[in-house]
Amino acid sequence: MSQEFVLETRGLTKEFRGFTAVDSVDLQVTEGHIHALIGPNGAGKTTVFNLLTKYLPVTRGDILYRGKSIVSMKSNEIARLGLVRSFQISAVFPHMTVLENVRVALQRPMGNSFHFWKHEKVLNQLNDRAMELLESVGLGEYADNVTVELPYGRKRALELATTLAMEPTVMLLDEPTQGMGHEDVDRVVELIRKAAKGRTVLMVEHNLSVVSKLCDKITVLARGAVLAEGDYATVSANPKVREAYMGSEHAEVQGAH
Ligand SMILES: Nc1ncnc2c1ncn2[C@@H]1O[C@H](COP(=O)(O)OP(=O)(O)OP(=O)(O)O)[C@@H](O)[C@H]1O
Repeated sequence: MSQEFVLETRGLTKEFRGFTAVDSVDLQVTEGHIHALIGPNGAGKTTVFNLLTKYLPVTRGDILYRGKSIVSMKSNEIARLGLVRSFQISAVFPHMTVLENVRVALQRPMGNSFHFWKHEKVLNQLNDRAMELLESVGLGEYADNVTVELPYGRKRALELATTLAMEPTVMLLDEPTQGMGHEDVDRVVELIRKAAKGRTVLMVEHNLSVVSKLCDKITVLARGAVLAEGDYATVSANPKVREAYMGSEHAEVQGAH
């Protein structure tokens, strides 16, 4: 039965010195879906991501990838399986060019990322693939720019390109539109839609308009536990969700942050 889910958690729990940040979460991510994890501040979304990628050890419960437990695997082993978290901006080398950053990401699966400066010729062979990835996120013309000089929205697009370089089967996106203006948000929504073709995406996202446009399924977390689940219409009509977001049963979920 679990085979239809590419990623699943069972009773996933994280306690920080007696405080339960993630409380018996059963998450079921269907292959090919764009699945959102939403919830008010402090609901446990980031902690769930950290558990899935083993940035944090699990207190209790299981994590399954294609039906097999990965709960005792290390972060790099999980990434090699194809469960890849988008690199945070801080993980991108700011003084390298945009193209160089993607080339470094392409080197990661080969396990020699720290020798990139020694192999200029080898790296040049990766240029074509790196350019392809940059074109796919609309950064082709920025290839030779120094990364630090990119506008914020473009940096997030670069983050997506470096994530795609890892050839993820399941891509974990942590607030991909955070801090963006409307124009960038619309562009990133299109990029995610494109990048999601042929893969599964699990994303933490505060912008509910983004969630409504992109996601097949939404899991709402509140105080570490699953509060509601379903498509956008179902979840946004749920009084418990409205209450958790706005502190009032009558408040609109749409537009909440
Ligand atoms: N390392 C830690 N030690 C102690 N408590 C933690 C730790 N990490 C998270 N928490 C607590 O766990 C709870 C869930 O935090 P988490 O960051 O996962 O929420 P979130 O839903 O991602 O919130 P936000 O939307 O604000 O990013 C919070 O109460 C937080 O203070």
